[in-house]
Amino acid sequence: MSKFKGQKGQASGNGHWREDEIRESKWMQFPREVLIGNDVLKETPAALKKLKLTGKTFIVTGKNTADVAGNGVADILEKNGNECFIYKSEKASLEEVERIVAAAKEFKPKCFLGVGSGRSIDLAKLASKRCDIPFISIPTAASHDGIASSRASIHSDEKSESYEAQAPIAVIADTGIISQAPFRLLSAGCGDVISNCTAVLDWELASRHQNEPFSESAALMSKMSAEMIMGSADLIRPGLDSSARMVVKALVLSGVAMSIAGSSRPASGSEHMFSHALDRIAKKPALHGEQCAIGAVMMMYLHGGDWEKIRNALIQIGVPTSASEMGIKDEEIVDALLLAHTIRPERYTILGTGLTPSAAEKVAAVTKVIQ
Ligand SMILES: NC(=O)C1=CN([C@@H]2O[C@H](COP(=O)(O)OP(=O)(O)OC[C@H]3O[C@@H](n4cnc5c(N)ncnc54)[C@H](OP(=O)(O)O)[C@@H]3O)[C@@H](O)[C@H]2O)C=CC1
Ligand SMILES: O=C(CO)COP(=O)(O)O
Ligand SMILES: [Zn+2]
Repeated sequence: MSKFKGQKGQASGNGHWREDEIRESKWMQFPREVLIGNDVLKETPAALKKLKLTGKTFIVTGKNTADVAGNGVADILEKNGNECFIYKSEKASLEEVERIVAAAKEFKPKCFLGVGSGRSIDLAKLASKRCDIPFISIPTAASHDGIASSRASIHSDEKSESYEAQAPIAVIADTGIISQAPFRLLSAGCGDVISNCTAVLDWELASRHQNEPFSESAALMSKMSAEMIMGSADLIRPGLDSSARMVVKALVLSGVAMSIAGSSRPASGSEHMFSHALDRIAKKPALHGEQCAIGAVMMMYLHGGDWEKIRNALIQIGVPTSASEMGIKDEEIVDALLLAHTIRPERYTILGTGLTPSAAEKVAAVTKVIQ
């Protein structure tokens, strides 16, 4: 008998399960307002007014991003009659979420703003869900596809979890700020989206081998966001407003795919498990999107697909494609490949029950990730 009880076993034309049967929750959440453009940060008070959220605002930001935008947005809001509480986050953990929730309970905000990197946005997303109030995503870099998703990722040395949180009610992506962020962050965002290629292949595999529920529309959106970036790789350049805009749009699309699926499945497969393993193993991990991109090159090789196409697109954009370019030791790559299948054993991928040491060395060497 199928382990998916309420699934009636109807398959769509190409053999995948009908997508309306996959979610535990009936709710799909998407942003209501998405503002992308140069200087849109100053529209924040107007956005709050439109959303009837004027009043007290709780801002989760980071050490660097407070100066980039966190303090600035607080100034703009205060000049427009709002009262702000600024919380500088340090590490994404459930304990940090608790601390934010405790501070927010005292302050009693009308909404949360996540202003900064993936970490600050994920923390604001989870804390706002816990407080049951809306949250607005204000990325200072296009480095990850969590800017519009309803998921929040928390990783530790013991566990890597993707939590159901809530989608931002609005995304305010100021391309003036994002295009001036270190280019490495933008290129990492490209890597995170390009890695959807293998995430979707893993999901299809799990659907075929394990009858795992699959959403055609989420998979298509996820693949489309990867193709948008790979097809425009030559246009993604440092300091350009147009590049920032293009990458933000792809990240939003990828985040919406996760919200449709009700899980991070469309954007996180074996290549993300490799990245999470590397976070635990490497002395000095690289950026999330960079690690996922290199993971995608290797996982595409294991899938028997066109890994060189991914590698070439990454090179064209300027995303690292080797361990040494990421500042990671070759042995750490091989160890992460060997650990990857244990990261989320319930998520079936091309890694199956794991690689042998010689297979791990081979995939990393053939794909030129290690020397
Ligand atoms: N929820 C979801 O669906 C997803 C979540 N994620 C999560 O997001 C995280 C990765 O996000 P990512 O942003 O790559 O990495 P980090 O959150 O680690 O941020 C990277 C660094 O960039 C800095 N930074 C951000 N913007 C600027 C800027 N404009 N100028 C200078 N420095 C800047 C940050 O500063 P500061 O110290 O101020 O923060 C931080 O030090 C991971 O934890 C990952 O799991 C990734 C994809 C999807
Ligand atoms: O990083 C993500 C998608 O890009 C989220 O995936 P995880 O569920 O692996 O944290
Ligand atoms: Zn990711």
